[in-house]
Amino acid sequence: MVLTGENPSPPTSSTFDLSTYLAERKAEVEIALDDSVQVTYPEKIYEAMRYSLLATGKRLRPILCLATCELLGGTAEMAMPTACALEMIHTMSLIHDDLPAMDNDDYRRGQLTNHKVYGEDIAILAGDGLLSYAFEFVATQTTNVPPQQVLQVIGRLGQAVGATGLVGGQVVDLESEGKTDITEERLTFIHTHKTGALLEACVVCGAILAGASVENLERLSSYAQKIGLAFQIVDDILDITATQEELGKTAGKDLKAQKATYPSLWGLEESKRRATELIQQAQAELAPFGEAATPLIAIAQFITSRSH
Ligand code: DMA
Ligand SMILES: C=C(C)CCOP(=O)(O)OP(=O)(O)O
Ligand SMILES: [Mg+2]
Ligand SMILES: [Mg+2]
Repeated sequence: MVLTGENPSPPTSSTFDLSTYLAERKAEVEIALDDSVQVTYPEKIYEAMRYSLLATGKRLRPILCLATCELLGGTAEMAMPTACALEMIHTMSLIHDDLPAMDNDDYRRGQLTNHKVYGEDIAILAGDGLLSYAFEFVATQTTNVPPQQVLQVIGRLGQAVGATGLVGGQVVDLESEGKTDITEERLTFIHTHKTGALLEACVVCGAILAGASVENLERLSSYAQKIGLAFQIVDDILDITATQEELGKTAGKDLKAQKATYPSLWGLEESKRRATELIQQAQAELAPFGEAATPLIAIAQFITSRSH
């Protein structure tokens, strides 16, 4: 039996509406993000950081962190600095991923990419600024959480974004471009690292902040690994099936750049089937939490049903 801790008004599947939940949470996160970075001298760098951080995003990563912390009896207030830090790290990864030296993209989040507006030099620095600030923000802004848990979160974030996680995945993604002999194992390495590691950290950090037991941490990690892999499979499917307007970024880029993707290995239908299967497995992991896991179960569903 896994104990979830106290939650003052646990959502129930009969009263829960995912789109209302996501819209409310997104609004809450965006207020905190807007407050987190103030423009001061040298203005250009803060403006460049805010340009990408505050552009329209789904805010899925911060929402996962808040929802997990609450599932285990923590509060949104305890998790908000980490939630914002996760969005700062994610935004850094997008700014750098879009650079000419990497995926060379002109559009992101429905607007021109950072380097198209501020130049490559400032875009690199805006990513660096967001990445460093993310760690500073967790360390200085987290309240009502024992310091040992904050320290664990900082370590976990570093692991997720560095060579052991996102950076490592991006390296293998770039190395695999144009290759026709990519194995499933290599493709899964790319996805679980470049995308899955940060998504897993969102859930794990939310859990750590709430003081999760080892058993709950393992269960939630497993949920997060599955949704992380499904997220990238769906991202690669949408690159083929969705429009630029829907995505807020150029569609069809993976094929052009000869990226290693699940659809390129298995085709669209099999990729969709695998993503759906992963989401079902992720949801099944949460069964011991009962009704309290309703938001995380619904968020998992959203990952396959999303249109952008
Ligand atoms: C895009 O993430 C990046 C990856 C790892 C595929 P996203 O769809 O969550 O972007 P956004 O934050 O703009 O919604
Ligand atoms: C994973 C990271 C770090 C950035 C985005 O990855 P992709 O290159 O696969 O996705 P899009 O640019 O299509 O969002
Ligand atoms: Mg990329
Ligand atoms: Mg890209």
